[in-house]
Amino acid sequence: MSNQAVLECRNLAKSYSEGPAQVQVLQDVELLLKPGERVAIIGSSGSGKTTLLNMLGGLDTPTTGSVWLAGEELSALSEKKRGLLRNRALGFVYQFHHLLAEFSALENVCMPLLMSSLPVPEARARAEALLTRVGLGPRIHHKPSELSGGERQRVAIARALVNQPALVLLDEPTGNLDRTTAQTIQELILELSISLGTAFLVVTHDPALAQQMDRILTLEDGRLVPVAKEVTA
Ligand SMILES: Nc1ncnc2c1ncn2[C@@H]1O[C@H](COP(=O)(O)OP(=O)(O)OP(=O)(O)O)[C@@H](O)[C@H]1O
Repeated sequence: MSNQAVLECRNLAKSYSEGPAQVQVLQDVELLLKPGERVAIIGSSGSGKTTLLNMLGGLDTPTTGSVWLAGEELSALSEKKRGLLRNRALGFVYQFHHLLAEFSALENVCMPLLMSSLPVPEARARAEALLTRVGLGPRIHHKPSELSGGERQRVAIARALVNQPALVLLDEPTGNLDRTTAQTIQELILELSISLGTAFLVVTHDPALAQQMDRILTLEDGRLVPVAKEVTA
């Protein structure tokens, strides 16, 4: 793979068996993400966006083709090593925040650090700094049920960034938010990716969020195709 890439996939395909038939969801998918690059993946419902994101994040296995994350080919690693690499190099943000209900915002953000060798006081300090950075300084001890939808998504973003990953994968991060909250989350994503130098790969139905990214790709007939960005006056 290219030594410049945080993520690369070549010749990726995924099919599912449905009785005797094979359903080809993805084919010949090629992608290269450079450090700090922001890319949106759009496409109609059922076109395979989540399937692709899951394979790029090592959560699912392609039928054929290879994925390299931070220089390591995922299929060449044991399950344990793949898990460690995911924890070190990747952050995930989903449409629904997936925070643990019984833990505070601070504890939720600290969670990925439990697998790292960082001493607990440093882990807490780092999580607290990140929560302050996403605008939640006064709410770090609140549980998810005591936070608004937008605040929960801020916690999820802080959790995705706490290990200082090279890449964050986001699946419909604004899909469950009202227009105004979606816009503030969109601005936060952009601001963090610029200031931290983290690459972001975001699957979205939101044209405004897609337009904020450096590149837009769409899934058509299982293949990734570049989309021209709108030129703003
Ligand atoms: N485990 C599975 N077994 C069989 N088919 C599957 C499986 N997972 C996904 N599919 C099929 O693959 C296709 C792509 O699904 P996927 O969820 O990736 O689409 P998507 O583009 O993310 O859709 P949406 O925008 O609605 O979330 C769909 O037709 C879906 O039914």
